[in-house]
Amino acid sequence: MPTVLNVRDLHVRYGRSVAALHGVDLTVPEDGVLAVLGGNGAGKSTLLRTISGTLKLHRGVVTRGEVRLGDTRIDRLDPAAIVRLGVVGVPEGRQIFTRMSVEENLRAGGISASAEQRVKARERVHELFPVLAERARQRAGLLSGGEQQMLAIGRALMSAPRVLLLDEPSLGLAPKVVTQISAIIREIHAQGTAVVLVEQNAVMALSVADHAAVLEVGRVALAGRSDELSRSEDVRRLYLGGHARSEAAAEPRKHVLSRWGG
Ligand SMILES: Nc1ncnc2c1ncn2[C@@H]1O[C@H](COP(=O)(O)OP(=O)(O)OP(=O)(O)O)[C@@H](O)[C@H]1O
Repeated sequence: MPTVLNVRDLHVRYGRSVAALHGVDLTVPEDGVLAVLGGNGAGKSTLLRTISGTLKLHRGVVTRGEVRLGDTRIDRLDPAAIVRLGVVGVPEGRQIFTRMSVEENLRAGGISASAEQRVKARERVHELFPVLAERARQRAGLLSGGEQQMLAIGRALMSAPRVLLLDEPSLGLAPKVVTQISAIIREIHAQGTAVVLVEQNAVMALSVADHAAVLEVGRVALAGRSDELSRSEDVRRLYLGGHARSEAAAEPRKHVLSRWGG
């Protein structure tokens, strides 16, 4: 399977006392969706910060391991250089420019792209999110929560990324809107952009993603294909709020799940 992003043996600390990641291995398939699940404090945001180069802003450091985009090592690059290489994040809480118009927000996302890329990217964004074309001149702060999430994703797409990092896109949204966002993530992936989807909403994430990894206290506890993980007793009990079906529980774990790279 061709891969676009590789995280190898990643160790991250905040200051002396907090070891947030201890030896994380992950592979993001080219034009696939990888979901990263885990409870509070598992290290999901730390992983995204490391990939996007924003870890330093949070006083975090990589103490071991590496992140590669293709052959290029990116874990020592600054955030702007990583965006230029095609890895773009949509942070938790969206962080759109609420006083600027929808169109101005999109334009800000396309600053590092060429004029030709920007035209294509705007067309793509307007096709994916017709509401952003309809509301182009409206102040972004007046959009609903779901529309603001769409704007945040649209803004990230304006730089025509190879990899899109989404931090909890379903947070605080109504189920109907979550379904819409899920369909759009599938479509973005179908158009050839790899997606890393960090979520506490495991039901949504596993329905959207091809592969998934579960982080637990800074380590990858489980990883595999999403359909297999959805059937795993541990995942169902801990993250899907249910119990495994008896036949799934009876299967030997190694057939259902594989440790990443193991
Ligand atoms: N800036 C920081 N300084 C110190 N410790 C931090 C910092 N950010 C995160 N941590 C700690 O690192 C660990 C991993 O946190 P992280 O935010 O990556 O987890 P998370 O899975 O994203 O959780 P959540 O879903 O609650 O955001 C936690 O123990 C957290 O308290």
